[in-house]
Amino acid sequence: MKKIIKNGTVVTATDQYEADILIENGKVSAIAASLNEDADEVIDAKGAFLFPGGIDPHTHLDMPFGGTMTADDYETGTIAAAYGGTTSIIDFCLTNKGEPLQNAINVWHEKSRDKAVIDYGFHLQLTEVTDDVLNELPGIVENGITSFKVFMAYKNVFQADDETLFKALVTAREQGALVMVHAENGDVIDFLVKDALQKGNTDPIYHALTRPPEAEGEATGRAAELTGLADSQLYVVHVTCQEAVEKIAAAREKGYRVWGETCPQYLTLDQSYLAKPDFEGAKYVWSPPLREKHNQDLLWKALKNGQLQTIGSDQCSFNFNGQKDLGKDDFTKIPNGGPIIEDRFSVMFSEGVKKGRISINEFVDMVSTRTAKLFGLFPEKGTIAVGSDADIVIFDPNAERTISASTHHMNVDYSAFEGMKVTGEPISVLSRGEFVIRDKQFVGKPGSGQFLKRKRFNSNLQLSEEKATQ
Ligand SMILES: NC(=O)NCCC(=O)O
Ligand SMILES: [Zn+2]
Ligand SMILES: [Zn+2]
Repeated sequence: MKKIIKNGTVVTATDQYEADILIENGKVSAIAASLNEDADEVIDAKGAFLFPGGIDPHTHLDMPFGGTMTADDYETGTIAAAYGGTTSIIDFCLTNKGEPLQNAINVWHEKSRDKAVIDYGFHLQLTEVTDDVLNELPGIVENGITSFKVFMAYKNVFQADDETLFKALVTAREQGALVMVHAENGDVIDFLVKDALQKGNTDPIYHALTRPPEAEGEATGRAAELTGLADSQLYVVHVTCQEAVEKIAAAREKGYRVWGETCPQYLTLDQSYLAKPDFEGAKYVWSPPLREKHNQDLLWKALKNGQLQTIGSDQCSFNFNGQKDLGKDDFTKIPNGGPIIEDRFSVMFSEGVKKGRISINEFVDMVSTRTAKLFGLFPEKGTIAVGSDADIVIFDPNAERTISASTHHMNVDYSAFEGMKVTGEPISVLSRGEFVIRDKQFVGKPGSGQFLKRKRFNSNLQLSEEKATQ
């Protein structure tokens, strides 16, 4: 089956040019100014950008959290992702202390196998690094799970201690994996939370006030120093504030292999949202929390100057009615997280490229290419090149629309970006050469997404900003 996409403008992390793309057997097989050979289908993309499919490095689908389950599973979550221009996700596989890691991985394969409509990989959560864990990890890395996640917060739930983090870093260096951290000081937060509750401070805003930016900065700096000590590699998820960016920048200055991700919500929403009346602030409860507005500018600049590298959605959706309201009388019971998977790509294009904060090539780098490089997917994913997977977004850069829960495809009863006007919209989305979204309609098939057996971490695969500073 041959397809040709004609007359579009191909945009990668480094180039922008008009070309036709030939797709054969799910791969890009030729790119040329004009392709006139026979094809089963010719798609006219005049006026559209052709982007490599978005890669979302940070999702939680079908995940138990805060006494409930995320509202989106692998079917609804990946359909929404595809509508939004994302063709690969890497989801967090939660593990249980004392149980074989493989059991948890099997559970995640069960959740995803017959449901995903785009390709997906797993990061593996580590809460302990025992001899059993050490024995199991080489086989797991060999099977394509090449990143480990350590939570430095959520005391008595997910939180791991520094010994575990350090052992994870050492093992990651030996095995060729990348350690990811949720960097907040969970012990300090636990103290502040207990103090707030004791004083009767139960509203959603206290979620933000008990998780100060200093607690994120401290944990980020600690993780970065341990990375240097272990001569390992670290990826800090959902960076929100100056205190954390400074620690990442300082570590990188010292030559440590440390990278940082932020999310669209931290670039566009702020702490005041948690103070909305009638408990509406609960919709905006993330950990780390939304920060004071001045951090937004700082995060955009950190993306622009290469102190932060990637954009994750941190998709972790809970309905306002029936889930977020578990915390009506106690903010600690509000399930943490929000629905972002569908809007990550468009919000970054609209708020970033259209508003002149980042270039169109930097946009591609942040939403796709760098993630592919860091997480062992490049060059099959993360670019449009001969030989790469035909994961392609046909994108109208001038379409205008307003984000709303009434039109989104996530299985959740609110949108964190309700009422936000965005410019630019995916029209059609192909995953390995097959349409998943065609003319804004879902035409994919649950179960068509493939598990991504990722390559080991490769520190020689430099990211664009690192080349630029050589
Ligand atoms: N971020 C958040 O609030 N929920 C998802 C879990 C996590 O990433 O910490
Ligand atoms: Zn987290
Ligand atoms: Zn997360």
